[in-house]
Amino acid sequence: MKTKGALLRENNKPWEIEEIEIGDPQRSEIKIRMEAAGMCHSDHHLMTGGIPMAGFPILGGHEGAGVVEEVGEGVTDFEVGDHVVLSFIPSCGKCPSCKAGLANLCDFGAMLLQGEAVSDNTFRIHTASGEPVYPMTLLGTFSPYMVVHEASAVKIDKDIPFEVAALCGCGIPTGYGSSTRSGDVRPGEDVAIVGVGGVGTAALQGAVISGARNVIAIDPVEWKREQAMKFGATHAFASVEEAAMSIAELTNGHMCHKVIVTVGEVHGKDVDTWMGITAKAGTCVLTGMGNMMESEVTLNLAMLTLLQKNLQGTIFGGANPKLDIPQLLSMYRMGKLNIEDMITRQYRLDQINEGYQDMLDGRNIRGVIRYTDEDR
Ligand SMILES: NC(=O)c1ccc[n+]([C@@H]2O[C@H](COP(=O)([O-])OP(=O)(O)OC[C@H]3O[C@@H](n4cnc5c(N)ncnc54)[C@H](O)[C@@H]3O)[C@@H](O)[C@H]2O)c1
Ligand SMILES: [Zn+2]
Ligand SMILES: [Zn+2]
Repeated sequence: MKTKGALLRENNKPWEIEEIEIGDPQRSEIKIRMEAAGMCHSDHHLMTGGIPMAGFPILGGHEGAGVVEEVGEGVTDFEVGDHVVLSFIPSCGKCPSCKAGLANLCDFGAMLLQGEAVSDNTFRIHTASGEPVYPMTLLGTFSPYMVVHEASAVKIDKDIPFEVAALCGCGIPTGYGSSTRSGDVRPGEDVAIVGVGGVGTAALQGAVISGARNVIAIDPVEWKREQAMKFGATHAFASVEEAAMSIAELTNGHMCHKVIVTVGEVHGKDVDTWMGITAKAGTCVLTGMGNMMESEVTLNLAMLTLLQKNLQGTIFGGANPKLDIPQLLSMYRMGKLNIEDMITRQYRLDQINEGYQDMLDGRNIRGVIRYTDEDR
């Protein structure tokens, strides 16, 4: 079928809305009519080349929600009409990583930036002139229709608003899991969240729900700090330098048991600064990304070894898509997880560049593309 998509033709050029051709679902695949897609910072890394894909053009978007429109051969877990979240991490349930309880490291994820369908290693999406299109993380949610492997989809209840569900494809589980799984925040601990955008606000909620004592939000944007206080932060500062003295006072010099770093553009040389506000034997969780090809982490050896600090990288917050996404949505329904207030603005597909500019200008916690008939 012919539809539209937001494509990148080269790095550092705006998103372009182009006609694309989407193939029929093959074995183990499903076709989705998209309703909403979240605008995560990682797609901006695609644009700058910080996250490299195997080729151009790239169809962006790696979190979203929609309705199953068609199922391919051999699909047993989904039927037409099901509501689904599209998870940027596929989980097959069968590979050694999935069996080991590390579904966020599912072996299907090894193909994540290749652009080819994991089902048969061919391209499901083409441009109008027939070139293959590389979809972000086996998805490409910046198009009103998609064909994906069933491992990338998670069935959800039909009463959940699509724009809320969309954020559960990446931002919510990544942030919440960065605190609760990768960071393993315990009751009474002191936690700093560095960067309170989409992922950071979910991390902040994870720390609050886990019973942290002090939840310290650090972000240079004043409006983000005000929002963080509404989401349950106990303190907010513009920079680590500004926060360090107060953190020392609040914690009798021990600093934070957990530091969750979700800044938009991570530079490896800054890691020591974040390790500096991490307590002895504490853990600094690195969720934010930067130029994945060039940035190297600098660490002070004495701080790491003599103070027994931990540096923990994380993908998808260590969360398990098929288990955690429905659970997070039940927490939303119970009023325990505030996803609605994280959606600052909604856009049409052709407003995508405006949406990303708003993110870079610090005007959004999360922007969401809400598809209408006009976009299809
Ligand atoms: N590891 C993963 O699995 C994973 C998943 C999703 C997103 N990410 C990454 O997480 C990062 C955040 O994504 P997002 O969508 O929340 O982005 P975002 O732009 O919404 O949020 C980033 C926040 O960091 C703040 N910030 C910038 N520089 C800072 C600094 N020096 N100190 C403190 N705060 C600073 C910004 O003001 C903003 O509020 C991105 O790098 C993204 O690619 C990683
Ligand atoms: Zn993301
Ligand atoms: Zn797997």
